[in-house]
Order: sequence, then C-alpha cells, then structure tokens
Amino acid sequence: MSKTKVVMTIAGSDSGGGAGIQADLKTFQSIGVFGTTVLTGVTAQNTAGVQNAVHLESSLVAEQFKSVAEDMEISAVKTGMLSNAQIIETVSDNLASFSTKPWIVIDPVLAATSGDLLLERQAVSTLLEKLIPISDIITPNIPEAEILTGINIDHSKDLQKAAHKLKEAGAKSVLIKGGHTSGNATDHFFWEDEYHTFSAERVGVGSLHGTGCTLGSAICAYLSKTDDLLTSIKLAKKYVTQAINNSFTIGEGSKVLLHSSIGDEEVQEKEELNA
Ligand SMILES: Nc1ncnc2c1ncn2[C@@H]1O[C@H](COP(=O)(O)OP(=O)(O)OP(=O)(O)O)[C@@H](O)[C@H]1O
Ligand SMILES: Cc1ncc(CO)c(N)n1
Repeated sequence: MSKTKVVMTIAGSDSGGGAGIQADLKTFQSIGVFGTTVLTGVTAQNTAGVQNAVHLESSLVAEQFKSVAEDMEISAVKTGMLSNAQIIETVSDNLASFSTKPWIVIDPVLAATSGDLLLERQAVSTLLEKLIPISDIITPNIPEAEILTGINIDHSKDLQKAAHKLKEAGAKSVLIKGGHTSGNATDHFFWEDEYHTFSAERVGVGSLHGTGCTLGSAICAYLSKTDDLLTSIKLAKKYVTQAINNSFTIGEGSKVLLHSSIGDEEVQEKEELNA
C-alpha cells in the first residue's frame, strides 16, 4: 500500500463550516490525504456573512508550522485567508525553510463571498512580493486577479494580460477562476507558454460559499498524489463541480457544498492519461 500523503492548509476558521480551514479539511478527507492545519485567524461567520474576524499572532502561526513540519513530511501546502502582511511574511519565511520543497498552492483570498475583507488591503503588495514568487500555482477569482494586477478583466485578452503580470511577479502558473462570470464556469490556466481551459456547465443554484477554498485544497490534495499540475487541476475541477452539483441550503445565506468521498480510482486517470 502506498504511504498516506500529508498536506497542510494555512488558513482561517469559518465557524459556519462552509469555507476556510473547514472546507479544506473536508476536501482533504474526501480525496484521501491527511490534512494538517496552520490557523491564521478565526472568523465568526455563517452562510450570510462574516460577523467578526480576529487574526492570530504571527509567532503562533510560526509555532504551529514548526510543530507540524518538524514532525511530518509535507508534500503539498495550500494557503487561504492570511489576514495581514506580518502573517504573510511569516508564512513565506517558513515555506522557504523546507529542505524538500512541497507543492505550493496560493489561493489569494481577499474577501468572503459576502464581500467582507479577509486580507488587509495594504497587505496585497506583500502577497505579491513574498508569496507569489514561491508559488507553483496561484488561483485568483476574477475580482482578485483584477486587484492583484490592476487590470480590468472584460475580455479574454485581459485574462492573458493579468496572468502574464502574475507570472512576471514570480508565479509558476496561474489559474484564473471563472465563478464570477456568466455562461459556463470556465477556469483559465496559464503555465509556461501553455494555455488550457477547464470548463463545467454553470450550476444555477444561486450564491455559493466555499467554492474557491474547495478547488484550491483539491488541487493541493491531488498534487500530493499525482505530482502533476494539469492532472491535479482536471481532477480538482471535477471534484468541485460534483460538490457544487450536490450543494444544499443549510442557513439563510449562500448554499454550501457537499463533500463526498472520491477514492483512488480518480487518480488512476493520471496513468490512463499518460498511457
Ligand atoms: N455556479 C457554478 N457552477 C459551476 N461551477 C462553478 C460555479 N461557481 C463557481 N464555480 C467553479 O468553482 C470554482 C471556484 O471558483 P470561484 O470563482 O467561485 O472561486 P472563489 O470566488 O474564490 O470562491 P469563494 O466564493 O468561495 O471565495 C471554479 O472552478 C469555478 O469555475
Ligand atoms: C475563513 C475563510 N477563508 C476563506 C474564505 C473565502 O471563501 C472565507 N469566506 N472564510
């Protein structure tokens, strides 16, 4: 039997259970990897919005990181809510300290679905300087890509320009998510000189909560299993689409996703694709 892969999410808590570290752990469990956590902050949050948010001391962020990384071999890391510049710097320093570099997936969370801010605006430049250069993949939604690059995204040419700017900032690859558009839910992937799209029929279920966290943590989980970017994005897109198809109402606000076990046969697709 192959060894269970250990992955890490560096993110905030969503008390409502739909996004943040809770969504990440549910995704890891469903895909069959062992999830560890470095908590950056705690939100009082539900499906309707964020009622309060408190970030942790960066020294405690560093200690959690050390406790896990000294004990286990981490094969992939995903970041979510990072709250402020100090936490970003701590995360960047700690990620740089791995002797064997894990895959690094950066979900540049700036705000919740409800619009509440989850990263201080003045920390955007720190994210660009400290974290993006060490990422294997960064996964902004369209509003996040606009804020990170200062480019208004109206046409496909704008997507290209924004991705180019993020690659110039040091990202190895860029996946711009298409949740915030109309028509099909198409994600645009820019990697070296390659361009790929990952598309699914838009599910007309109204507002959703936790889609971005789920996609990012699924990419992280599959990277740990397959060591292959394209395969991981393809499988993660399939995972999030299925969870969206099965989404349900649990509170007054956005719907939440249903995470269901997938099993190793999905990963066999890699072998089939490579055969
Ligand atoms: N209604 C939908 N139907 C199908 N797929 C969707 C839908 N909405 C979002 N997606 C997909 O979900 C994934 C996450 O994209 P999205 O743009 O929603 O991320 P996000 O805005 O970061 O999420 P969040 O709202 O949780 O912060 C993408 O693969 C996107 O295409
Ligand atoms: C804690 C947390 N992280 C990320 C998101 C983004 O959906 C959220 N709403 N809450």
